[in-house]
Amino acid sequence: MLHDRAFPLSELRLFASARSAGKTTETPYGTKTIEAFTVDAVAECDIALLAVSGDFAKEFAPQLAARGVTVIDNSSAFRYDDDKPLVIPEINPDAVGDARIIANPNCTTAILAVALWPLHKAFGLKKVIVSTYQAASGAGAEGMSELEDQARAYLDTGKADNKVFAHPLPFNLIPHIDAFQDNGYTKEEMKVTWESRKIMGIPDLALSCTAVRIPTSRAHAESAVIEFARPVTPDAARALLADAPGVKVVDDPAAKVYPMPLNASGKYDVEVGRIRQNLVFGDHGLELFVCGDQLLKGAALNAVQIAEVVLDRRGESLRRSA
Ligand SMILES: NC(=O)C1=CN([C@@H]2O[C@H](COP(=O)(O)OP(=O)(O)OC[C@H]3O[C@@H](n4cnc5c(N)ncnc54)[C@H](OP(=O)(O)O)[C@@H]3O)[C@@H](O)[C@H]2O)C=CC1
Ligand SMILES: N[C@@H](CC(=O)OP(=O)(O)O)C(=O)O
Repeated sequence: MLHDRAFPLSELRLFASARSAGKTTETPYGTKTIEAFTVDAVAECDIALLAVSGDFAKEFAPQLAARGVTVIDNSSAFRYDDDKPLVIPEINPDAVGDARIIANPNCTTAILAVALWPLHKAFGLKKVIVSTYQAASGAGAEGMSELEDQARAYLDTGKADNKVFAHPLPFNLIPHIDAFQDNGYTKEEMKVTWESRKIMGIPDLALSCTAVRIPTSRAHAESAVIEFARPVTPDAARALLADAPGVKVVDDPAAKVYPMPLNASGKYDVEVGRIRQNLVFGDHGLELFVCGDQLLKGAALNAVQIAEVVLDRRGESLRRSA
């Protein structure tokens, strides 16, 4: 992705745990040997894209920041800290400021918010009710492997085991992602509420989410019912979304064209379709369906876009390696 977007890096270095150190991987910048993560080694870099656990980020991101590295962190460790920006570049790029630790949002939040934002600016979000259809990739490489292995096992034997997910995922769906909270929602569901409010700057946004894991590989889909402060029409919404960055309108139901994981996987843009006047909220209500690649806009793409904002703000090229 860095290469595809012509990110102006002078050197790419890849770090992982000691388990992976010494392995090689092919990249558009040549064959790269994976290095074991150490603060000293990463402190030689200008920008670090961290995608490890929240505990890891809490321990090491501040140490790297203190050594002058700009850290863009994929975990949830810093997202709710008042002094740390939580950024979707299409929405709040200025929040980056001169922060040394910048949080990348939850995947479900990023995919939804990029579609909600242009509508919010025009019509004012009042209430949002979301149901999600989330891919195995949200549980990392292990989750993707478990889905593939257990789908094969299920077809061969009629049985599927589970280790990563709370139940077998093939030919099933699981309305349980992350830990249950005292209010009956899961943490994944509350993240969509908390993070949407912070990123879009709407502290009192009423947003309720039901998050469901389904047996797809890497694209999250979401159905959103929205009440606006001002009247809205599907045509006006379609026209706004057609011009919005990061979004592609895929909405021709008569031709069986709508957002689907099959098409949204591997794409940078979040697909939006099934745009219609919502029957409950009438002329103030819309209903839409979004689908975006969890590994791209839901994670790595957004992180790289944040890095691009960091460079833009500095108005200078990288001083060391990225
Ligand atoms: N923003 C978002 O929407 C998303 C965020 N995430 C978050 O990103 C993070 C990573 O998730 P994901 O990519 O799915 O996880 P994976 O399990 O697929 O990858 C984890 C990576 O971390 C490395 N790692 C683990 N422990 C260490 C260590 N002690 N030192 C150095 N490297 C280590 C692993 O290295 P090795 O290969 O050697 O084991 C591996 O490369 C999590 O915090 C997750 O919650 C994930 C998806 C979306
Ligand atoms: N929880 C998301 C992926 C993820 O890791 O989210 P977060 O970065 O908020 O922990 C999912 O399972 O689909």
